[in-house]
Amino acid sequence: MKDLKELRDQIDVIDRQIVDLYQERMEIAAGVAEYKINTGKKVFDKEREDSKLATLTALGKTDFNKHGIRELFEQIMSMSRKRQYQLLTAHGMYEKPDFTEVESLDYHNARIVFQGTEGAYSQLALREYFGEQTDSYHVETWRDAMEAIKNGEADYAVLPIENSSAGIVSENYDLMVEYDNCIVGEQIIQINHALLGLPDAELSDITDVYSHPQALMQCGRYLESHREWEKHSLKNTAMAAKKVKEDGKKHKAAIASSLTADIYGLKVLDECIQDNRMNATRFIIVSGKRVFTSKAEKISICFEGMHESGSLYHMLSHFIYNGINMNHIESRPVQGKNWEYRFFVDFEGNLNDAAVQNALRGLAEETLGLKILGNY
Ligand SMILES: C=C(O[C@@H]1C=C(C(=O)O)C=C[C@H]1O)C(=O)O
Repeated sequence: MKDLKELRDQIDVIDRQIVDLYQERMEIAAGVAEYKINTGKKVFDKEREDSKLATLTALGKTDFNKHGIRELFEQIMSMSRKRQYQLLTAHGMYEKPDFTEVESLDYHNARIVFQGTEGAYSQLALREYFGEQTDSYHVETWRDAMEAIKNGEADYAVLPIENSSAGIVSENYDLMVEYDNCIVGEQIIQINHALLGLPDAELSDITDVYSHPQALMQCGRYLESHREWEKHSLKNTAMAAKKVKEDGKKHKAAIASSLTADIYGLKVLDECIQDNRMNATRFIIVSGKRVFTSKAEKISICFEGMHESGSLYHMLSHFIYNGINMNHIESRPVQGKNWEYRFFVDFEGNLNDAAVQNALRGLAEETLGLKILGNY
């Protein structure tokens, strides 16, 4: 058996050689970047990388080594690209995203749209964000709200994006991809659901419950203890309250906020019936204008991954390498492409930060359809 110290000394010598060669290679990559600055050629050349990986892995003496060589060179070439992005950005070759920097957002005299009807949780979020005295109105669907800000009928829309118990509101993620609207703010509000019935109804009268599917989901355990009740999905919790009032039937109840009980003259039959006491929903404030301020500190983006193994790992490396703190990642199926996904990432930063620009430039080259959804 060889002595450990002796073996480690040998490894140390080889590692120094690897480091020297790595640095030599990176200097050459800087030369390649210069060539690309002058010619406008793209940094990422997949064909060249694939052919290099094929040649180099073929040199591996065992399957284990072939695998390791592939992983090692994927990393080395990824670093070489990142160095080139840095040099291109430093050379002023950064195509600014189609966002306008504004001093501040104009909330005075703003017209704000929300989905649902009077008393909807979206309206509570709206009041929390913009204050009580606002010019606001409601529309029937989230798509209608997106259309309203796109057409300029409204300046801002308030849309739920994520609930702490039920997860994301996937329809609004998809609408953010479809429309070129822009997130300019967010508001989290506590969601306490109540069971509401007619003023003369008792809990024992109830046979039918109406609410939004998300609210029904968030009260899953409570509803499980009343399995005999028929559950009905409606577009909005406040619409459910309105329906119970209008139908005037003692056996019908709605799951909605207790604020809607006041608005529609209903009785609170049970309070705080959601599974999670801390139940909260995050709403996004969306504008038809693609704007951000220098104070904005969070960025939401989405992109499609290249459909191959390890691609997500490489996409996320742009955040890690640039020292960017990621807060959230989601995936949604890409319409018309089974088993392919679009990733949604929220991270800290401002579009003016060099680190952010570097990461975005890398992602733009190495993913499909990178879209900045907002910086707020
Ligand atoms: C260095 C280059 O840029 C990128 C990095 C590569 C590498 O490090 O080997 C290969 C291809 C490109 O994606 C190049 O184009 O040759």
